[in-house]
Amino acid sequence: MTQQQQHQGRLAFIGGGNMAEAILGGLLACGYPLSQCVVSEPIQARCEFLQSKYPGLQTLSGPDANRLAIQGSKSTTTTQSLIQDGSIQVNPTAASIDFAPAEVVILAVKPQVLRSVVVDLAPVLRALQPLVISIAAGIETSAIARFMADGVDEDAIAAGSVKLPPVIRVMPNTPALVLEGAAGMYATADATAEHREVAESLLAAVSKQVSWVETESLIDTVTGISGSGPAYFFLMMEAMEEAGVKLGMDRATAKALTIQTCLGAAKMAQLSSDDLETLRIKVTSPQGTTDAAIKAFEAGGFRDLVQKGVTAADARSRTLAKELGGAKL
Ligand SMILES: O=C(O)[C@@H]1CCC=N1
Repeated sequence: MTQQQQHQGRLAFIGGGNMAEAILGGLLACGYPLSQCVVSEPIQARCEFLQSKYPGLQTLSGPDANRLAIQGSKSTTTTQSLIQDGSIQVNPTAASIDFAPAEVVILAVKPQVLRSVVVDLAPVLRALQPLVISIAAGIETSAIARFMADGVDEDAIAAGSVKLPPVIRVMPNTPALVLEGAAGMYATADATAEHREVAESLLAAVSKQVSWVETESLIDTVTGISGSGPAYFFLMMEAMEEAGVKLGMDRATAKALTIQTCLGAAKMAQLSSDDLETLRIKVTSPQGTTDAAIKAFEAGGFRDLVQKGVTAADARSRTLAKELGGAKL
């Protein structure tokens, strides 16, 4: 998506951890206006870090911070008194604490606290109807909807007299930190084409690959492939580095050769019209060195092991959904 098409509305990050920082940093690098972003983050030191990295960024901390980040705030006496009584701590170097309500809310808190955070925000989310984007692993959109419906009669929601905001669930990955992310996205039926475009433009700022899935359970599989995937490649690289060291190479050289090989292989796979198997076969001369290595990997059940790993992550994502999104609040 081009920069012209990029959504530039008010954006509230609920949680200012690594993934929020990656998305925020990518958006700012793409020209997203800093003044349109606010980050609510309970750890004051983390706020200070974000403020020093992105001078002028408005961060909010304290018991009322999440609500204010979404609802917006004016430099009114009420806001001043909230600041004075410690209900919010603001970035003192930001231009002002005047900001409009959020059009998009990015839920970037740990899955374990998502329920209490959303239940707490339910009235303001229902009143303002922002697009809600969740990047929490393993929490289903139906659970988020239930959290947002907290305190409301189910019949009122079924009858349409109380509306819940649209939710888009995203599974990004940590290479977003270096603008090389891969993200899977799922939109509920009440998300419009425009909502999808907005979410996609935000994620595309830090992800080279953004894939929509049509059934939500495939987000668990996205988690198994690209969400957790960077760790699989790090593990493979650790093992290759170690193998080099055991064969007498110094660690720094083994590491550098391993990393560039990983990067080069990924780039070839991306740029080539060959499929992955053909690319592998092209490196593998009959009875040659690669052949010897691949035979050793296959004999050790490499493919089966990878299948088991991806399946375990996929299954854990589904279990998390049951543990953290359960019916009872
Ligand atoms: O390990 C986790 O739970 C998260 C989800 C995907 C990557 N990290």
